[in-house]
Amino acid sequence: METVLEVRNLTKTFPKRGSREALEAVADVSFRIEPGECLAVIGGSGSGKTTVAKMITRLLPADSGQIFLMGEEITHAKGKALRTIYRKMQMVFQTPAESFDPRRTLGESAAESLCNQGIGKAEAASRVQELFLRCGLPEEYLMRYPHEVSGGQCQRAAIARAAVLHPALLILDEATSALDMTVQKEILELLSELRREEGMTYLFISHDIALVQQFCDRVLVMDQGRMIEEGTPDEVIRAPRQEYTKRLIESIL
Ligand SMILES: Nc1ncnc2c1ncn2[C@@H]1O[C@H](COP(=O)(O)OP(=O)(O)OP(=O)(O)O)[C@@H](O)[C@H]1O
Repeated sequence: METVLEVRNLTKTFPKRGSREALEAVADVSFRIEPGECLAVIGGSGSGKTTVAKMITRLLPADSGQIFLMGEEITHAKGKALRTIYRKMQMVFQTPAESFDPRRTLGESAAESLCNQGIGKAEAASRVQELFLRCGLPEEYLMRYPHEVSGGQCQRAAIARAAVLHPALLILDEATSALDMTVQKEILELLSELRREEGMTYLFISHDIALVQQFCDRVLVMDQGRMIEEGTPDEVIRAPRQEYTKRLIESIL
């Protein structure tokens, strides 16, 4: 089966305020994600995890390097090509309320992405309703506005909105970090179910190594924009090869 995502030598620098030097937020990062896999990216605050995700989803242009989704290069994709890409790749952020339009109901927002893909209104509505139900949101939630639901319910709606497109890849950037432990557990169960049933592939960005150990097959560790370690969560937790990883794990566990 085809590799879902391949990232080659990705680099991003930002200008540093009040300095002539540039900040190397992501430096020469390469990795692959195979079908059905859940790959975690962990690292301390500011290590470059979100910048990697933003380059993959084309929210930020890469300075150099290449990104391939299902074998197709998407590094410089724009406009119409991007719309096709978002059918195959979706992202869920830490604060879902901000990613929903406050003037539209959750159901309308979720159906919009389907309608943008050329699916008729009635079919879009019925697919959204089914996905909401599977994500633990009964029909009445379709009519609610983002401010009328809890953080956990909003995150379920964000996952439903992403999953309704049947993307090959779902990027989760600290998607459960803002939720309390019980809700976090429920959301992870939902994601595991979608993985089993839909064969979904995940890029899971987190600073929570215990969560990564439960949920992911492989983990990459980032420090100062570089990938410094890779392995199964057990390998990395039990025998970190880099001093930084060791400290990171000690500080989290
Ligand atoms: N738009 C930007 N302009 C300037 N610097 C930025 C910008 N976005 C990110 N950075 C810097 O790039 C570095 C990497 O940031 P990034 O958000 O990718 O880290 P992260 O690992 O996701 O951190 P966190 O876990 O705190 O979210 C940081 O030093 C950050 O301050």
